[in-house]
Amino acid sequence: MADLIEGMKFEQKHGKSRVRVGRVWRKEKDGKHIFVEWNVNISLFSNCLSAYVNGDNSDIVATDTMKNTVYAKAKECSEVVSVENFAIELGRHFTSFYHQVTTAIIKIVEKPWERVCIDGQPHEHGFKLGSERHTAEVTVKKSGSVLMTSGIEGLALLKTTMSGFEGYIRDKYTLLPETRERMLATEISTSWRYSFESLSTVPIKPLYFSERFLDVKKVLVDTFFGPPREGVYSPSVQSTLFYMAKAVLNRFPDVASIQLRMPNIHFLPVNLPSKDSPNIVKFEDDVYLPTDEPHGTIEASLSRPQSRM
Ligand SMILES: O=c1[nH]c(=O)c2[nH]c(=O)[nH]c2[nH]1
Repeated sequence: MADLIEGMKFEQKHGKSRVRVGRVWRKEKDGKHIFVEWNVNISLFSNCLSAYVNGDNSDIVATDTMKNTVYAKAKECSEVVSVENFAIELGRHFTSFYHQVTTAIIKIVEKPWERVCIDGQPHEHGFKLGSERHTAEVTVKKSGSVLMTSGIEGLALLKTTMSGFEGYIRDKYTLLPETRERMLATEISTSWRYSFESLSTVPIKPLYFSERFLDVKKVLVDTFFGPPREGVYSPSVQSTLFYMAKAVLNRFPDVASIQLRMPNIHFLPVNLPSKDSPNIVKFEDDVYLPTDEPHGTIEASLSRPQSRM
């Protein structure tokens, strides 16, 4: 995608960021409304070199046009659509409608609006904001080849036991006591790449990717916690991360790779010494000081042998 200009390499792309759109689908049958809110980022690789070097804009897709296209395509979706399929639709449009555009990268973050329940009953048109966000990134080429990833941002998980950290390198700077009993808290960011490589092989079932998103999230959460009564022991964030990644690849054949970022958010034991014993507060796995920073950063990716990350 690089051009040679006066013996120098030149690469460019342009797009529109943070295009926010809300979409309601009103179901005639059961009166239920479905609502999504998306934040869309568009990036186009296109042959518009003349704009840069000659001031000639005749090959430019205006970023304002890109923004308007988001609203037009949202309007065109007469049925509920997954965030992944909406990204594909935009990518397909930009690469097929404009001869100048060779590749479109569409990133979308969905805001976690959830249907409320009133007196145990799902509300027809009432929503509240949840926590973790669903993300999608789709790259579409003019040839019809695709790269698809989905992800989760801000999935905060915590368990009050069944976690420890022992046996690590000790040197003169090491003060951390070894333990088999600690709190484990994290805020997971993850993205997984699907193995579909062309538009023609992407599943056509509506909401396929919305269901996959929920299934992957469930496998990640279940693996983090283990069974409800006994849980599962975590010897480190690293080990838990690896088992979570492995569980996803084992369970979903169409996931080619997964990346996980799991900060280790520390809850520090509280001990308040007293001049006269006993201490005002003696830590007995009960009172903690929650912290945001500093925190550990643990990240890794796991891929099937033949896959690109
Ligand atoms: O699970 C952990 N992994 C680490 O790498 C680490 N380092 C640390 O100080 N505490 C922890 N905990």
